[in-house]
Amino acid sequence: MTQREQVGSQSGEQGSEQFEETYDVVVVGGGPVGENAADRAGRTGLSVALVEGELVGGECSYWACMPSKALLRPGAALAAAAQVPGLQGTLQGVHVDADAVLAWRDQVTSDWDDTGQVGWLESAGITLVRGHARLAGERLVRVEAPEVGAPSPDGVVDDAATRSADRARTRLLRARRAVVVATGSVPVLPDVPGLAEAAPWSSREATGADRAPASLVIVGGGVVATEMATAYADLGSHVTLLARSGLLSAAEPFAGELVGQALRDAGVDVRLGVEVRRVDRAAPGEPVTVTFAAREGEPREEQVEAEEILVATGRVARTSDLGVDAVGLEPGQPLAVDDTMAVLDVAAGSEGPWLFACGDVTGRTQTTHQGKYQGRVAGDVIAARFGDGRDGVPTAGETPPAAGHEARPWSRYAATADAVAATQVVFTRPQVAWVGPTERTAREQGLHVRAVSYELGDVAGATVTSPGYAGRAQVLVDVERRIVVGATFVGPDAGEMLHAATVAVVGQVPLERLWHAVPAYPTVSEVWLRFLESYGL
Ligand SMILES: Cc1cc2nc3c(=O)[nH]c(=O)nc-3n(C[C@H](O)[C@H](O)[C@H](O)COP(=O)(O)OP(=O)(O)OC[C@H]3O[C@@H](n4cnc5c(N)ncnc54)[C@H](O)[C@@H]3O)c2cc1C
Ligand SMILES: NC(=O)c1ccc[n+]([C@@H]2O[C@H](COP(=O)([O-])OP(=O)(O)OC[C@H]3O[C@@H](n4cnc5c(N)ncnc54)[C@H](O)[C@@H]3O)[C@@H](O)[C@H]2O)c1
Repeated sequence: MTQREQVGSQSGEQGSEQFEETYDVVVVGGGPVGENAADRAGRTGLSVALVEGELVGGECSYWACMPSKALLRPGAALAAAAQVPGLQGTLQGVHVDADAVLAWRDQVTSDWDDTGQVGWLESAGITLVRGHARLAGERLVRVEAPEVGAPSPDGVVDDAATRSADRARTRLLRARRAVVVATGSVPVLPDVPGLAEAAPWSSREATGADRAPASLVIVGGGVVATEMATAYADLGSHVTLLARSGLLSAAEPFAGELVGQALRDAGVDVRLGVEVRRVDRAAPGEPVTVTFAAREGEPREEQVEAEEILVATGRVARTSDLGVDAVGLEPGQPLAVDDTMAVLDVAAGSEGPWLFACGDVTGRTQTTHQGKYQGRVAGDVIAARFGDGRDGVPTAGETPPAAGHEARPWSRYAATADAVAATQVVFTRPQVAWVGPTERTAREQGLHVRAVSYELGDVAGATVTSPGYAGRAQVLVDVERRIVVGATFVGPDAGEMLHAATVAVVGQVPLERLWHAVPAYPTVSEVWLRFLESYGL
């Protein structure tokens, strides 16, 4: 494969409306997932173009994971320090300063400037195409790029030139081998009268705010709602949280209960099981009034007034303006995939599946790490199937499944962990971390499990961490196979305890062997010994 072919061939004229280029692989969406897929796909000599409509780095870098964790960290650090004996005196006067936290958040998001990420793409040999992409047929992607033109014939994008008006406005990208969709997800706005007109915050406004409102009402009881309730309470807002069920319903019930209690202790007005009926805001800048009932069907209504309202009621795959109908798929729906991340229900080309999807857009999981894992799988499948098998490239070791065949579970070409060992960490206080199914979902899947729980505060490591250390952990043991199939940790820095459990679940380590994984004394990880003892070992 020549260098020239790697950077793509082009046809078209300056001033024409359409400019056509060819790459081996076109990745749509430059979030963390698309970046990983592009990187892996390019490792065996394939030319890769990545199309991004906003900022390279995606939601995660600028309006999700990174800014939200920046907002949460100062309060967490202060709370941890405040619980350690001997420090109270020195902490007098130390408080979370909203302006300083927001400035730190700006730093973490690089002031919403993606220059650094673009530099990484360039270093990885990936061609960036800016604009909004839509599928236009088999292995064909049309990019609307009103401000941005095409790269020069040697593949170099000249920013000054690309902004000139005589450059092509539409670029047609032809993929010789594969297209990967990694367009992420968008928030859902429930159909509540007056809500849309009240200009509610989504997670974008919540993570990108330039000041903390005096009061904030949050609708939702999931991950965004609980994390942002924690962050804004830290920043000094009076927070009311309206959840239609319990909190964090994707986790074990005890996790939501512990987080709910902690939010209340932090001054958040937590209302569970409520039905939001109406939202009113007289004019921009005026307070918002939310009318709700204590439960569904309850005639008596209550009201809460706040400066801002955040809606955190879930996210859906971003496929409504992606041209998926051009390949026979339904707009607005997630792109269902097999374990090689090939999109189902799309006619295969002469070389087998050509359309792949990974990350939030698949509807499988909605976390960055799990999406990046899927991106690595998709990229490796493409690189191994279509690349030149360059020596030393990790994908060269194993052959991907033939087109139309299932991937062998746990092979590097199968995202097996999505179904059995997906992980999540919620950065509330206490943190909530889990791997695999909950007890309820495990039973629904037909697994014969026994749950073993332990109070983390009873472990010696917790005592020396801080006397107020509280939390609970639970493992799910498959009693037939005698392996751990799931685990949940709720407590300070619980996220850092998760990976040991993930290794045990993915490795399907028998309990008898786990017995020999001796946790160091006095760490909170000694809870693993307590689990095994409680199970009867
Ligand atoms: C507030 C919040 C906090 C979160 N915190 C965490 C966390 O701590 N840890 C964690 O693991 N997960 C977290 N998540 C989830 C995480 O953000 C997502 O799972 C992750 O961003 C998904 O990555 P992605 O690449 O699939 O999509 P995205 O990050 O959304 O990236 C998709 C990219 O595609 C681009 N795009 C979309 N359509 C087109 C198109 N037609 N043409 C061109 N470009 C297009 C978008 O502009 C975007 O840049 C959080 C989510 C939220 C909302
Ligand atoms: N730390 C992390 O990993 C992290 C942090 C934030 C977000 N995320 C991801 O972002 C995704 C979106 O987060 P989210 O909190 O918006 O979704 P979610 O699925 O976690 O929670 C949605 C909440 O909204 C409620 N809800 C849904 N429809 C409603 C309606 N019509 N009226 C009232 N309540 C309604 C649900 O009962 C639930 O409590 C999650 O899947 C999560 O994985 C991850």
